[in-house]
Amino acid sequence: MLTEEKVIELLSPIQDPYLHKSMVESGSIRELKIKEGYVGLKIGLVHTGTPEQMQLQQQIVQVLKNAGAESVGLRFEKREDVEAEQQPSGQQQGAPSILSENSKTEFIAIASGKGGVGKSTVSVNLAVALARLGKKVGLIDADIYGFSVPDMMGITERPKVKGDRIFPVERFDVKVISMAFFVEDNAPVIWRGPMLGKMLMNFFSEVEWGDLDYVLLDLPPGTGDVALDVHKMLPKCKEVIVTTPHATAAFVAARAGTMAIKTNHEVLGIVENMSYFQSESTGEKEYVFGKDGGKRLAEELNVPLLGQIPLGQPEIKEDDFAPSVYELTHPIGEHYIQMAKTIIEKTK
Ligand SMILES: Nc1ncnc2c1ncn2[C@@H]1O[C@H](COP(=O)(O)OP(=O)(O)OP(=O)(O)O)[C@@H](O)[C@H]1O
Repeated sequence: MLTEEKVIELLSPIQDPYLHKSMVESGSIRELKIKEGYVGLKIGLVHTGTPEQMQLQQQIVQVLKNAGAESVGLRFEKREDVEAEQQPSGQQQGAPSILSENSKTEFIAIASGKGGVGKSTVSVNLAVALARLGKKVGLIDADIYGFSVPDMMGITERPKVKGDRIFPVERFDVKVISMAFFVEDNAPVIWRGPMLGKMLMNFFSEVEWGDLDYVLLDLPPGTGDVALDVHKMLPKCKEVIVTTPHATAAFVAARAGTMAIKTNHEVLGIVENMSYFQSESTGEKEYVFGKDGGKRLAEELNVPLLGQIPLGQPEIKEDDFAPSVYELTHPIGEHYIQMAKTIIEKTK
């Protein structure tokens, strides 16, 4: 059983990446809690959301697990009381390439008014469909409150950190980076406003994306800080809005649309998800959540309706587990291919 003294002893050889002193000596450990097999730490760093933080995180978890901790929860906060001896790596590198002016990468934010309408499912499957059509695609899971992309795609590995660069995880030919990679053991993350934007900026500047045609961003639901940060950081970012056919969902989604329009972001269109249930035996459609809410929203915002996706689950494969990715041969997989084709056409 680990004690506080033992944890401190284990952590003291680990260096604070910015102060170049032992974490313990430099006062980086802000809180330490031990409960049965769980060790929880709050760590203050001069720069957060960086590859250095990721490396440190991996080091700490490894040391504590090797010493018998069953689970480790880490929370990082920005430290203002000391100055770094080294700038975070990304800031030394100049303009990040996918954000540079001559970059051909198209950014598409997937937004929704409400949670649970299938925004992450749509983000994942649109990214996979674009890749299936031969495009080079990146996917940023920026849904900080409910990051789910790695689980949905069956990603179990973590990005590799080489030197000061983070290499995204590739799955279905899509390069994925997620907030989930920056937390341990699915611990809830408490990000304060300015940290969110910084984290997102790091996803552009410190991740080695290579040359991409599209970057899709799975935004948190609603029109909060992250959506505004994205609009500020990526002035050319286009938007896809996901809603269900339910009148209330479409009404709330309209707010996300209005914000995009106000901030001069082109709305590529509306995806109406969970539109109907189609009986396999009779082919009859049942409009379980109402009818045509997405269609009406598209008319209201004067943008195209990109697709109406029925209810249905992907086939679950034990050997290639990706619980939310529809196969190419699945009828819903085909809907996504059609939508991806429309998007390619509209962003030519
Ligand atoms: N067309 C569909 N048919 C059946 N189930 C679906 C469909 N689309 C999404 N789902 C399911 O609905 C649930 C919510 O989907 P998802 O997590 O993508 O929504 P979300 O809008 O991203 O939610 P949140 O904002 O809370 O992250 C998931 O369990 C997902 O598998």
